[in-house]
Amino acid sequence: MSGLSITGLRAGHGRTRVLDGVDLAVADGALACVLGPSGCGKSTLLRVIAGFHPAEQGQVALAGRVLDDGRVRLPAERRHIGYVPQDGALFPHLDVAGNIGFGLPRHRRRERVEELLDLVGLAGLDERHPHQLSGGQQQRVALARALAPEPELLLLDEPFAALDAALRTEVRTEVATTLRKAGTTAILVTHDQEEALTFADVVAVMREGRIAQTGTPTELYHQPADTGVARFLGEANLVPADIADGLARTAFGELALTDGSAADGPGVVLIRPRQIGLTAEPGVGTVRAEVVHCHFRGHDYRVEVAPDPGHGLPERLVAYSDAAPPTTGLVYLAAYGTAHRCPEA
Ligand SMILES: Nc1ncnc2c1ncn2[C@@H]1O[C@H](COP(=O)(O)OP(=O)(O)OP(=O)(O)O)[C@@H](O)[C@H]1O
Repeated sequence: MSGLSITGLRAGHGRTRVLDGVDLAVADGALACVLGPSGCGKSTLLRVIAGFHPAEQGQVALAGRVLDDGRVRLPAERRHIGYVPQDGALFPHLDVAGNIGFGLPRHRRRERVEELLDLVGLAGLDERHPHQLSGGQQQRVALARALAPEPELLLLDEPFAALDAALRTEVRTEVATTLRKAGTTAILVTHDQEEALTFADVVAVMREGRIAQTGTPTELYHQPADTGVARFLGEANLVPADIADGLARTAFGELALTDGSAADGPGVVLIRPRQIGLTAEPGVGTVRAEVVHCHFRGHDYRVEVAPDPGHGLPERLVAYSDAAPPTTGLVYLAAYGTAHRCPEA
């Protein structure tokens, strides 16, 4: 089997169990992301894959080769895995070419360094030292250095965390493009949901030492496995509903379900803020609400509302609206699109 395959992985620090049965498969050439709150064990997972930390149980295999099964461990230097740490960790005394070429055989060093400088868009900067580069350029050198020996798998441990917001988006996009061009299988870990959704082909949400759900960014956002994943992926309106015949009967009327075969009965459905519309006048299936907060965010307004009691709705709902809400502070809410049934986490 190609790609990375992790089954039933358990690992920890001393008596503390951090990874408690992690299952994860990353296809050859895919960009994957492990998303989870701080301290959930993301770095520990990467360190086990890289060979810096032992597995206690379970198995980690790459391209069909067992790397660690709790008994047999392949040393890190024989795994063909690249690692980009959070701070890039460049060698300060070496220039860019020296950093990228470090560890490459002498006869192909020069050619490979040039190739990589082109790939990461730093041609001409080979003689600069790390302190003469911006944070984004340093991260690109760290990426080039990790890619230089042509690893079978690249691990990225929150490599964009130290960059400011604008640079982070730019470098992240460039890195994703570079990895796709090189056809490298990669795993990025982050606690930033926007980063995960924009970077990866497949996202694994980690919670309490396990993977709660794996899927494409759109699957995770619109069809989360439970209310915990729903909230972690972005703002979520979780609305009570009666499920029957593939429809959710809510305070907003009937909405089609993402999964038409969902079991009948009472439940909770997810309605994302973009699925809630605000109008000044009542209509069919609208719910009256009071505007509690309204923030202009450039591309839209984030509007927090308190719906009238008596509908069984949560005290607060959130809508993202292209237009500002009416100045009266009273709005009528309508819900659009499909609702997703979400079991409690
Ligand atoms: N060397 C260590 N010794 C003991 N406990 C550790 C060690 N390293 C990490 N831990 C603990 O293991 C747990 C998981 O840490 P880990 O660094 O893997 O989490 P993380 O999800 O990567 O967090 P962050 O996003 O903050 O980097 C945490 O509770 C942490 O305190």
